[in-house]
Amino acid sequence: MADTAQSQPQHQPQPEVKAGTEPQTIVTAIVQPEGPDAETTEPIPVEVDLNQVYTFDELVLHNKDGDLWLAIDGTVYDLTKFSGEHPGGKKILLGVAGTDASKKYRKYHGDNILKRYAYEYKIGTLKIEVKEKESKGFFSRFKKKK
Ligand code: HEM
Repeated sequence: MADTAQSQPQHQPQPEVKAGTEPQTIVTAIVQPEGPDAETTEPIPVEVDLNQVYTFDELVLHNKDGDLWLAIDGTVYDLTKFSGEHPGGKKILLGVAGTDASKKYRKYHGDNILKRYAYEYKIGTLKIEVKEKESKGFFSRFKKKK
């Protein structure tokens, strides 16, 4: 008799995810290479641990040659290795090490630079810390000034 066991989809063992936990690594972007190889090269999936959130206090600690982080538009980059290869020089990066360098970054680059070069240096996101203003109460604005 012919073998009736058709090729059933095989169930591969799945990585175990415990209830209440999320996989830590998330694909956040697909980078399409540019330049002469653009048409022949496959897009590169970029995996970044978005669950890794750094506070500003943590960022500030990485402010020197050999330990150089900075944030651009809410993303934290570890540029320790890249600083020596940065076309704009290491010195200028050291000047903004450990800070939110978004404004200065935009002064010198377009968006495409981040897509092309920076994905491999992403290490997480910057925690947005909103400093609450001292609350004066809603009705205080209607009070007559004496
Ligand atoms: C993830 C962070 C950064 C990456 C990946 C990056 C990458 C680059 C690249 C690829 C260039 C060459 C640009 C070109 O050929 O058109 C460049 C130039 C430059 N970058 Fe950056 N950069 C970063 C951050 C910064 C920051 C924070 C500053 C300033 C505080 C800065 C200042 C400059 C300057 C002054 C130049 C030279 C611009 C020129 O020659 O006209 N960069 N950078």
